[in-house]
Amino acid sequence: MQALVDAIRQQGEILPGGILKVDGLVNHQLLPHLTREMGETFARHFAPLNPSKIVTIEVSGIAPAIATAMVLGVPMVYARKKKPVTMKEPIFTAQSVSRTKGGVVDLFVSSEFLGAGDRVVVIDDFLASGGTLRALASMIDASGAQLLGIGCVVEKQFESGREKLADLNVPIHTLANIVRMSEAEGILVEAGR
Ligand SMILES: O=P(O)(O)OC[C@H]1O[C@H](OP(=O)(O)OP(=O)(O)O)[C@H](O)[C@@H]1O
Ligand SMILES: O=c1[nH]c(=O)c2nc[nH]c2[nH]1
Repeated sequence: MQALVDAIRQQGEILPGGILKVDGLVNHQLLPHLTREMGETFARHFAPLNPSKIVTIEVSGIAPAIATAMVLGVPMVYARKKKPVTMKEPIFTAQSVSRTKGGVVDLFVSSEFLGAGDRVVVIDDFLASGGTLRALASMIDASGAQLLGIGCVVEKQFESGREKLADLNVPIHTLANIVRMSEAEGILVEAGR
C-alpha cells in the first residue's frame, strides 16, 4: 500500500529496542483516508475466503480491523486485555508480551462472540515476533472457530514473525514491510507482501 509506505517514510522514527514509532498514523493518531484504504485493501485480499468475522486485539488493531469489517459487512471482535464484569463465561484466554508497554498481558475473548462455525480473519497493526498473533490463534483454536488468514498493517521482516507463524498454515498479508532499520541506515520500508 503505497500511501502507507510513503507515510512511514515521512513519519516513522526508530526508538530503542527495535521499536518503530508510527504514532501519527497507527498507534495514537489515526488518519481516516489511510485507515479506510487499509480496510479496503484487506477486504479485497480476504473476501475470497468468505470470512464471517474479523478478530483483533485491543487497542491498535481495532482501527484497521473495523475498517476491514465495515467493507466486508461482518462483525469485528477484539480480544480484551482486562476482563470486564460484563464478559460472559466461558472465556478463551492466552498471554502475550506487550512490545510497547512491557510485561505480560492477558487476552480475553468471550465464547459469546467466538465459537465453532466462525470463519475468522485476524487483523492487527504490527507483525513483529508473531507472539501476539500466536496467542490469539491459540484462543481461536480453543473456541472451535476456523482461522482463515492474518492481515497486519506493518510487518517487521527482521523479527521473522511470518516464518514463526508458518505452522498455522494460513495466508499472511501485510501492507508495508520494514526490511530493516537502524540509526545508520534509517528505515528501509517497502510494499507489504
Ligand atoms: O508480533 P509481536 O512481537 O507480538 O508484536 C506485535 C504486537 O505488539 C503490539 O502490541 P502492544 O501490546 O505493544 O500494543 P497496542 O496496545 O498498541 O496494541 C501490536 O499491537 C501487536 O499486537
Ligand atoms: O508501535 C509499535 N512499534 C513497533 O515497532 C512494534 N513492534 C511490535 N509492536 C509494535 N508497535
